[in-house]
Amino acid sequence: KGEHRLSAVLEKHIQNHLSDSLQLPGNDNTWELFAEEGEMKVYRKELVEDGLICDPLKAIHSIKRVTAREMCHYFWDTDVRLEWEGTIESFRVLEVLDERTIIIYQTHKRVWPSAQRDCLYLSSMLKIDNPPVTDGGRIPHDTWMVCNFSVDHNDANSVSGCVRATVEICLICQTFVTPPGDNRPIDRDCLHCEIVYVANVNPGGWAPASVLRAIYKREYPKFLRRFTAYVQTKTNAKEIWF
Ligand SMILES: O=S(=O)(CCO)c1ccc(-c2ccc(C3CCCC3)c([C@H]3C[C@H]3c3ccccn3)c2)cc1
Repeated sequence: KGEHRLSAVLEKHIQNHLSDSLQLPGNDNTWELFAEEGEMKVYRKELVEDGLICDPLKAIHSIKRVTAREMCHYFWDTDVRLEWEGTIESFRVLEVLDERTIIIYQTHKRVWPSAQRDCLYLSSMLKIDNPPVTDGGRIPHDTWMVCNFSVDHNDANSVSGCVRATVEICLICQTFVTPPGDNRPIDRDCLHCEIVYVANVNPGGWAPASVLRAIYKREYPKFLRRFTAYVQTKTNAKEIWF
């Protein structure tokens, strides 16, 4: 695993997510369930910082027939980003820090009446070696994570007129395998992946609370639905990638 100039700060973000993002929101009453579709449950908290809506979001979901590595790979890999991400207008990889850590500048489609937003963040994908066992005590086959958090960068000649939003986002995925029994090979019907997606987005500048909350209420469930379906379709005919 490559060491780079941001390894230490990345490690801090990873440790924070491993300690708090894996706490399932159903267990405490601080999270409000605001969307539910089948296995997908989306929670939020109301948080205003300096008058800006920074509502933390946490979603849990169980996706059949895919592995944690496949989910994280398609979430992290910028080659397929525009195939599932519906809210970004453009993006550019500014720097490659190692084979699984990059820095991205992206602009989001403008949401009337607020100004257009852009984001500049580090995106890293990694395997968690000693996986934290979620409650229920079931042992995952393996655990993968993608961590996206805002950083500074000189080369981000930002699109004029954009307000810089800051993000702290993490996707943690765990693969569970139900052996088919009597020595049959494992196939995709024996797999499912349990994910926790946390997103802390600071819009970076004023926007009407009602508009932002409406965006989040619409966009997060849509993103989770669209992205998970995308990975199931993309991997369906492929060899299982643990
Ligand atoms: O999971 S990721 O890392 C995937 C890589 O793209 C991620 C997700 C979401 C954002 C983000 C950043 C800024 C905003 C702004 C726009 C107006 C004020 C807030 C929004 C708003 C557009 C909403 C939204 C919500 C959910 C999903 C996508 N879009 C979302 C960034 C990165």
